[in-house]
Amino acid sequence: MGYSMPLHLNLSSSTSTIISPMAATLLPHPHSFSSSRLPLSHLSFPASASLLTSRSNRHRSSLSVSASLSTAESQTTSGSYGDKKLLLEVKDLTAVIAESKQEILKGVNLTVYEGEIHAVMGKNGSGKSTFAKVLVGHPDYEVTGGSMVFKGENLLEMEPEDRSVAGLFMSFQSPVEIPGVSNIDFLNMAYNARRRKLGLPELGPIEFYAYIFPKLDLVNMKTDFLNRNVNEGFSGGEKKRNEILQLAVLGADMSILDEIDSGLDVDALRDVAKAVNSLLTPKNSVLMITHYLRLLEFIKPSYIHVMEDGKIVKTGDINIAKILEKEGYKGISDA
Ligand SMILES: Nc1ncnc2c1ncn2[C@@H]1O[C@H](COP(=O)(O)OP(=O)(O)OP(=O)(O)O)[C@@H](O)[C@H]1O
Repeated sequence: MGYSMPLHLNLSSSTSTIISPMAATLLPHPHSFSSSRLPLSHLSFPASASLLTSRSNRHRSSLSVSASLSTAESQTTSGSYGDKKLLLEVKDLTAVIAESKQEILKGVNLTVYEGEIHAVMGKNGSGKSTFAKVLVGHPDYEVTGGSMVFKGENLLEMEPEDRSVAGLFMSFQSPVEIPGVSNIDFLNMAYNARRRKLGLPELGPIEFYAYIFPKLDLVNMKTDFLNRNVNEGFSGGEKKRNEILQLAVLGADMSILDEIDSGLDVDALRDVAKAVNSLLTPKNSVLMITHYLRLLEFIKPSYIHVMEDGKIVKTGDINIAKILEKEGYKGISDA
């Protein structure tokens, strides 16, 4: 496959509703998401220049920084927290399903500073994935009220592609398969699209291979996976590793990880968590959705939020997850 030719991908009907983790924030027009043809020639994943450098050797220091923030009360909504800058501020966010106008988000409030790790938990159907998708501009939803500001920019005025350029990355619960497109070509195109947007020279296949090669180790992935079609025939765990590989290649100021732990065996969970941790710096942050304490034992959150019926109803520390594990959601409402 050439690297510069305009390219369209046929997505099977089974994958057209859940968009590709990378394609999700790449398309210039949100309506294209529902199309079964994905214009890869328009893909673009630009992000801040700092993300273009290899993160694999920048080992995490943010966890120790985050650890000092142990209670929700310590959060403020000013532009900075000590030396930390405000990354994301969501206020009274309401959103409906675009087609049916059913309200799913009913006033979400969340403040994330750089270097923080936030976990969102909540019963099935409480709105966690919807919140994540609304943040990246998924066209299945319409925002009906409130605000979302990321690095000082109004997300509501930004196309999904521009949100990606600004440094938002989302890994989806069910990563899409893209038949006929190899992983390495896909990643190379997405990476180059970002570089173009940043006015940087594109990397040819050989240079890109050199760039990506060390990152395979990070997610414990064999090189064969680069030549396989994107997610095609990948096991659940391999898909999740591939998501993190995409994150390692493209980088993000804020990574939104939707149930990155689902379907992972214990070793894979450890690998994926290790990879995520290695990508953390005191400047970026993670918003992860999970049902289980076990992920939070590997990627230690600064805050845990509980979502219920489209709102964050509780914020606290790791004890929330411990109570949930032991007593279920009843334990939380009693606490
Ligand atoms: N595109 C959509 N079309 C129809 N209903 C939707 C759509 N998106 C979300 N919903 C509904 O909105 C509610 C919240 O869904 P969401 O996926 O956000 O929940 P969740 O908290 O992530 O759940 P889970 O823990 O099961 O992943 C659910 O009842 C779901 O069926």
